[in-house]
Amino acid sequence: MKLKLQDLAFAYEKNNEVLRGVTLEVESGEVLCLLGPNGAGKTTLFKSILGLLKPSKGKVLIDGKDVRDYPRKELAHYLGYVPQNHIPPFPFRVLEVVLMGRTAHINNFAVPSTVDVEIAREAMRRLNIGHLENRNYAEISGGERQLVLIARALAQKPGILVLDEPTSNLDFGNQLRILRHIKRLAESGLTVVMSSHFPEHAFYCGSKVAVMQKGRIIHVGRPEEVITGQNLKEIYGVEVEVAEIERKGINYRVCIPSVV
Ligand SMILES: Nc1ncnc2c1ncn2[C@@H]1O[C@H](COP(=O)(O)OP(=O)(O)OP(=O)(O)O)[C@@H](O)[C@H]1O
Repeated sequence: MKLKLQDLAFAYEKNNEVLRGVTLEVESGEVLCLLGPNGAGKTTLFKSILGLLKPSKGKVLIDGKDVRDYPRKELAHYLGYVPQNHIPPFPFRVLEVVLMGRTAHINNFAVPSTVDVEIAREAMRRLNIGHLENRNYAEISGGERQLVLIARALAQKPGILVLDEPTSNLDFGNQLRILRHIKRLAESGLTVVMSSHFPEHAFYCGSKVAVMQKGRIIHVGRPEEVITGQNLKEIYGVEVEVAEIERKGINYRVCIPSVV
């Protein structure tokens, strides 16, 4: 599916725009990695993509149709969302949380079928969290909760997956596993938009990088074009060298921060 943002603007308060002139395109098979300092507007942009916030200007188009013109249930077929952190007020079991991803596929008042349960279990197995199935979602660790939310989005089987800092609570191994997973999902045809505070993540799985600063997209392009020492200094105000190293015939780019 194709996601297109056209000259998007949004303000929580009058005369204080948090998004300004945001124009971006992401195609099926691409991973757009959104970088930007704290408070730049990344979550606000994601909420606008999901139709949760109404832009004061511009449009979000999914396959050419305005996101706000889709009935909510139909939209849930197309758009999966992994929020930054989420604890529901009720003590749901982990399996129940993952099954919420199937809601759009279940008729009103019907209960999940054995097929829905199997899809939810398969999503959990893929993320190595099958053993958490009967645990109380509110009582598992932050990283485990993040994996459950990713499983919920996978169970939904959307065409477009939006992930807000999907690796923020994860240990080193799970970060790499999730990034690898995201890359594979895109290779299987999904359209992926994710935010990260780690520029190197874009080298691992991003086909495109967009940099947001004060609500504007200031750079967009391939990771190796956008993630440069000069740009990282401009975005984060720190000295970083982007080096290329070769291992077993493969070239990697790494960010080397100046910490002295
Ligand atoms: N509900 C709200 N009401 C008013 N202002 C808000 C609201 N939510 C966010 N903001 C403001 O909008 C701006 C953008 O916030 P947003 O959460 O989109 O940034 P972000 O790039 O996702 O930040 P972070 O990397 O820290 O998660 C910030 O200045 C923030 O204080």
